Amino acid sequence: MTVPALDVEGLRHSYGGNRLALEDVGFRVMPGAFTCLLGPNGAGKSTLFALATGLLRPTAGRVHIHGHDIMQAPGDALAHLGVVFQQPTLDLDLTVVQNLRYFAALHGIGRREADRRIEAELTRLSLFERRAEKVRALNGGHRRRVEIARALLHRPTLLLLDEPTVGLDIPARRTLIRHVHALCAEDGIAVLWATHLIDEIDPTTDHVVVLHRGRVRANGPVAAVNEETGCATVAESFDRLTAARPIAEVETAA
Ligand SMILES: Nc1ncnc2c1ncn2[C@@H]1O[C@H](COP(=O)(O)OP(=O)(O)OP(=O)(O)O)[C@@H](O)[C@H]1O
Repeated sequence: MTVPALDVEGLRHSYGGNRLALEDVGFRVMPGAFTCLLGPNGAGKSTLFALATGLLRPTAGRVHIHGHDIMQAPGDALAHLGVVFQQPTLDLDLTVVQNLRYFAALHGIGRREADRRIEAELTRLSLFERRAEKVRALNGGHRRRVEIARALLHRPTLLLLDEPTVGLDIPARRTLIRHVHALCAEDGIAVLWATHLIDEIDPTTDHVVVLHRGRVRANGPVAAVNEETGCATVAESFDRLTAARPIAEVETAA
């Protein structure tokens, strides 16, 4: 049986107020799947990422990364996880290669092996010729690609990206999305891509998890979700699933 790259079960999180930030959230991301975590502001996407990376401890529920529980076996789980956070975290005054070597060293990857992997990842992301430039000299799209290359150096099976296209223009967004889809298709990497931008979804290949007010409202390939909602497009499904009215009311009205 194939082990899911990410397996989230019964996840619940409270920051201490009346409302739960996440309530009984469950879904899987299988190897090679590009899954969009879709949700409006405040849906719980960042909370889910913080729980999946072990930054927060859930009130209830479990997260397994490649079969390893993030709370019980964080070292094994994190070894399979690559993360690109919403806020850029590169050192602008180091070169591209210096940033990547630094990260590789943190993961205990030897210098020669690190340089081999850096060359491979930068080539794959069409950035090898920029390797000796300071990150400050790169535009936003290229910086994001460096962050993706960095997140792949320890060869994770799951890549989490939290709204990675924020601040990028349309061509840079398209290039980034194309590169990340290629990772899924070529290497079988599983991707969870958090966004609130519907046009980032490829309806022919992608899976979606629609999160709204801390709950999963839909989960599956785009066509299956559209069939479930009775909508023609993922944009309509999303509007329907995240409508201001309670979901039961929307269903009755349909
Ligand atoms: N540190 C915190 N303390 C208290 N409440 C929080 C905290 N962080 C988030 N929340 C609340 O938890 C809920 C989920 O927030 P979260 O940031 O996870 O959503 P999001 O989908 O990432 O939103 P955005 O797209 O705006 O980043 C919201 O109601 C938010 O106000």
